Amino acid sequence: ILQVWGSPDSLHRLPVHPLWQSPLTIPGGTRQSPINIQWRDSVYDPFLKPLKISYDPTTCLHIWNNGYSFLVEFDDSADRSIIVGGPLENQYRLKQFHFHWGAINEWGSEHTVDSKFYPAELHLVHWNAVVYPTFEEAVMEGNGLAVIGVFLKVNSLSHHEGLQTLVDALPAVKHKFDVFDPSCLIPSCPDYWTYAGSLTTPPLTESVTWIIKKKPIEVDENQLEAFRMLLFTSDGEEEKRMVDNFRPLQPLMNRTVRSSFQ
Ligand SMILES: NS(=O)(=O)c1ccc(S(=O)(=O)c2ccccc2)s1
Ligand SMILES: [Zn+2]
Repeated sequence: ILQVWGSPDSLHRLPVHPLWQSPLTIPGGTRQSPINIQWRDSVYDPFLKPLKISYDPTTCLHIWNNGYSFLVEFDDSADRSIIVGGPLENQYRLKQFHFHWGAINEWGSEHTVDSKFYPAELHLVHWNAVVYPTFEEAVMEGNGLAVIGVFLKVNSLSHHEGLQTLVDALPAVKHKFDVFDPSCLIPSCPDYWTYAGSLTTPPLTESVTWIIKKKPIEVDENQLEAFRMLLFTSDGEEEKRMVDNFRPLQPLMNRTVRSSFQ
């Protein structure tokens, strides 16, 4: 059943968040993100390998609010939490994960599928430590980063246990974790789309191999509401709720989205 997301008028009320009002297109950019993934235009590539994910939960450091989103950072000083395979030539080290979400469930994801928004999207950010000595250098190179994108879907009957650990930490935000295994946030279904893109926040560098999981994870309304309680602003400033922290869709230009599934 084609789930229609968002009545037309609610989509017309799509926010243009001040964060993005400035012309944040990269002059001469040819591989910007996010994009709409038109399912029927994606090309099945039988040579794509399964993505192999091996995370060590003890590499988890802390959760914090960086003014764009909240992120959980990992110790990336060794090859302890890595991904390999999929469209990737090398193995990539997990650096951090974060989310993008909307003020209401009609929108919030950065990527769309057949022009449909999800209420939120998780990004797990990895860098190519095989080829580049530092993360900062990898950020500037075409094969420097690999980001796994996972859509979040609201289902009031499905409370996501793993996500709740993060939600419980949000009020404190500056929160130390003992262990957290982010693979619990990734759907077991192996199907994904992949394309060459960019960071979706400054510096917007065209250094990301995007791996977008086809299946969303399901979370309950209260868990998403907890995201919307966060603030863009710091103490003493006039409070601005942290919502709609997603970049507008970018032109596909001369790119093909490949799928790992038929
Ligand atoms: N939304 S996204 O996944 O595309 C993304 C934006 C920024 C990053 S970063 O943390 O790698 C980073 C990179 C350079 C400077 C600061 C942070 S990842
Ligand atoms: Zn992101």
